[in-house]
Amino acid sequence: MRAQPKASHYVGGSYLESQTGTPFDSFYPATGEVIARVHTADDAVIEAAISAARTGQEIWAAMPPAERGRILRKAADILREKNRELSVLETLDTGKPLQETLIADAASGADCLEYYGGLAATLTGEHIDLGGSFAYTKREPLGICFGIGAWNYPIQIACWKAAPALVCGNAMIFKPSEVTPLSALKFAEALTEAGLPDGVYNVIQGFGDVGAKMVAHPDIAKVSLTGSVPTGAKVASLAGEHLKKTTLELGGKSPLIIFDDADVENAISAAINANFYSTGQICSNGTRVFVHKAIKEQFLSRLAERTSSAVLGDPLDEATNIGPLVSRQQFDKVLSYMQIGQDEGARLVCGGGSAQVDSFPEGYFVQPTVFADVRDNMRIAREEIFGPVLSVLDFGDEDEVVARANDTEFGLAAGVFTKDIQRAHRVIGKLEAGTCWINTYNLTPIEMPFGGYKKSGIGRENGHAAIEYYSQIKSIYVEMDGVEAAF
Ligand SMILES: NC(=O)C1=CN([C@@H]2O[C@H](COP(=O)(O)OP(=O)(O)OC[C@H]3O[C@@H](n4cnc5c(N)ncnc54)[C@H](O)[C@@H]3O)[C@@H](O)[C@H]2O)C=CC1
Repeated sequence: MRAQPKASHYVGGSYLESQTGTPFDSFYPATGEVIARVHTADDAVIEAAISAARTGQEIWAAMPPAERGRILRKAADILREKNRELSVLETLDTGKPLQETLIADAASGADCLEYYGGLAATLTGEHIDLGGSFAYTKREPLGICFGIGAWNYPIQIACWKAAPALVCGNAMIFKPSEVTPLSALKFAEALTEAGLPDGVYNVIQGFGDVGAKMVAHPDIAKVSLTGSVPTGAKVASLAGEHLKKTTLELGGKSPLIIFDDADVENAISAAINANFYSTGQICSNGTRVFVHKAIKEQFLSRLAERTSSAVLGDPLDEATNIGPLVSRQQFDKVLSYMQIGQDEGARLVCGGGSAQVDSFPEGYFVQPTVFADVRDNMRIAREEIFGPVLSVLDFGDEDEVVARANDTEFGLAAGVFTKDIQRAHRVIGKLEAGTCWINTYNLTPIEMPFGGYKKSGIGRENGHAAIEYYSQIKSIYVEMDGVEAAF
């Protein structure tokens, strides 16, 4: 098997195999070929990970923050040195084209480790003058954090959770998605190579039941999930029962609003990035593209022309723009939405079904698809598809489009295209979304907090904001005088 890891789990600084875990396979989505077989974590693996994390966390939290930062920055360097190898692995596990994984996956993980590595020595408390007596605060770790990953950006998600958790002095146990179990193990290896004490970062495999067991485990202080809204609700409810701190990065149905004064060519580029990158499997995608009536037909014909030049094909060929969907299940789901859109009466501008790619007859390829004349109440405009399906809705008035853009249970992201600077800020100010773009879309630099309003999430990843979700403040009052008592 092309990508078989040394063992299923990574615990206490080395690989570990479960004795009784259930085996499951990882597939290359372009061919359906099994590339690795791993086992779910059994109770012995879970307890070994908890015990290793407990020991590792004590050592790690006692290290000077600057030293912790150096280790994270070293891990960033290792990810960069191994970027090609990691990108090929990510392409095999996800089907995303190498063209993308070379720049957006381990590379984004390295940026994240470098960013938090740089912050390490700056995470201080404050001094509070009480007039003689005083108080000070310390920022302390939470303990053992449990990360749960989705399948669309496996190593990136692993790094986005680990870097802020670790810089605050926590240990982490990470469970990748069962669909993409491989790259988190390589990330764990890189951390060990960088000098991370054993047990500070552990990877265990499994499905939702392993996730739920960990969420309820008394030694887990915090849970951070990237996944769908239904899973988020389950994790939040279980975490709530056990009063665990929780960060949730969930799904979306985000609006991208294009006014008639926009630079149309740039707006089309943004709409492409907002819908077809990673074969549409991105949580922040701007899948409801509101285009002003005055430019709608011009926008659609040029969008269709540019979409027809997309190269679908071998994900390992760097000329390929669009790879297969991640799994048969996702393939069936996306095809069903392409049919639903047509049944609901949306106008199919291009695409609309599966795609045949030479040499990959078994691959989960679908055509990048554009629907026009989409109405707000259609399912393709309300439900997260997680595939390359772009819906164009037209509008004429600013207040109207803002109200329609906000008419969703989600609130992950939003974008506005206009040359009118006041309108841009006015509209963004009214949009109910946690991550917004003006005159671009889907750029997520580590410096910028990322997360959702409404049902799209709780908490933030990245930026200084993430520190708040992986640390706790201890306040200490220091008495400089005597103690008065009533009797
Ligand atoms: N907001 C964000 O940052 C992002 C959100 N996503 C969202 O992720 C979804 C796609 O990813 P999927 O892997 O299909 O999501 P999913 O919700 O099916 O699974 C996510 C993870 O949760 C685990 N899980 C499932 N049930 C669980 C339970 N009861 N307790 C604990 N863990 C459980 C799974 O094993 C997996 O590791 C989309 O909805 C997408 O929008 C994806 C990427 C980024």
